[in-house]
Amino acid sequence: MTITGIVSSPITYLNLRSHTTASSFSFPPINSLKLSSPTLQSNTITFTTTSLRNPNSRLSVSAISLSSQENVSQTSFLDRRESGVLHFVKYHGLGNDFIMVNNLDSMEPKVTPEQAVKLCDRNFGIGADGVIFAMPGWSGADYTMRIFNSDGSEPEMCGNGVRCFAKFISDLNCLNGRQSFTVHTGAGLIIPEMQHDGKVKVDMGEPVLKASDVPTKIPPNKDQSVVKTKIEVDGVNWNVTCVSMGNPHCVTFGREGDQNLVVDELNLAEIGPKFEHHKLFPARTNTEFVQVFSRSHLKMRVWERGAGATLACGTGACAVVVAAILEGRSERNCTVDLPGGPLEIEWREDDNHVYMTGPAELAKSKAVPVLLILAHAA
Ligand SMILES: N[C@H](CCC[C@H](N)C(=O)O)C(=O)O
Repeated sequence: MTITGIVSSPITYLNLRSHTTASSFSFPPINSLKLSSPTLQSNTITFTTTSLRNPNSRLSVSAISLSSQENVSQTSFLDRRESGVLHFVKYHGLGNDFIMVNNLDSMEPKVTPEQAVKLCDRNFGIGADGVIFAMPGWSGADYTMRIFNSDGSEPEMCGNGVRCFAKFISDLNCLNGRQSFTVHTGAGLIIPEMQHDGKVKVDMGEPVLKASDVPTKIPPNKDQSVVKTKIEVDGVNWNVTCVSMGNPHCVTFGREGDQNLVVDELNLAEIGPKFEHHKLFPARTNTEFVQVFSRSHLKMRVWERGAGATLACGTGACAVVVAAILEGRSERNCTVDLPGGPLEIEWREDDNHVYMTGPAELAKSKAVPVLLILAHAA
């Protein structure tokens, strides 16, 4: 089957989408779609593939220029001469979505932070909350996970992301018959375990409560933690508890005097950045706004560092349950409702580890896995 597309040149990045007139739709798995290297003749690009036999299938090609060929640096991933393609797929955990890069052949990310910003752009790129790299294991771990936020910053850890990472590794048939494996991250060793119901349970390690390690400059209590402490944000006093899950979190159950915060009434776009960039958080912060339904059922919204308002935040949900327990508001096992859906969180007393259980799925937002061919122009 030959696929041709009229594209504007110079092109450096193509978005191949599959459409079909058939009602039921199945797209071959990414790695089974054997595409020839693209050829570019004037402004027509041609691929051939033998993988698509469905006569109703057709592939459309659209070009999104990340940068003109002239100014692409000689070392950039756009210039890789091996097969001329770099494959991405998108996964999400409760709508917190990530471009997953199979980086298992190198400890060097194949996408720079600047390129991650463009790829994450929901208007001109693929659209995602971040880019996650599956890399070879380091210091005895099975794998290494690195992540760039959609603003290009690199956080230490990502809870929804590590569940997507686990699903991605499983889909790459790299589990080798195991249900769990170890992942080296900026937050230390993280252990995801595939569940029989398709969900992923993750040992997220121990929460960090020491103010200087969160980090926060909020004056700590005698035990060096920040629990239900008043801070002023843009002229309003909020009571906050600060927790690190490898990345910093500022958790609030409301303003001074609030009985029970109604999180759906908050204007996150207005208040979120004021917490994120507050001088009391030297590494910026993720901020979780929490409503208590019961001692085992919480609801949260989140303004993420480097990504803004997202549909879910796994490390944030873990930090919320830790903060709720420290403030005497909940039990150790909680359901946390996020805009994208619920997560089950447990802060276990015997090992002091936090466990998170939730889904991880191949993004259906494109109806098919978005296969991004990074073709170098002729
Ligand atoms: N934006 C976060 C990283 C992603 C965390 C979130 N998506 C999660 O699921 O934990 C930060 O800069 O710390």
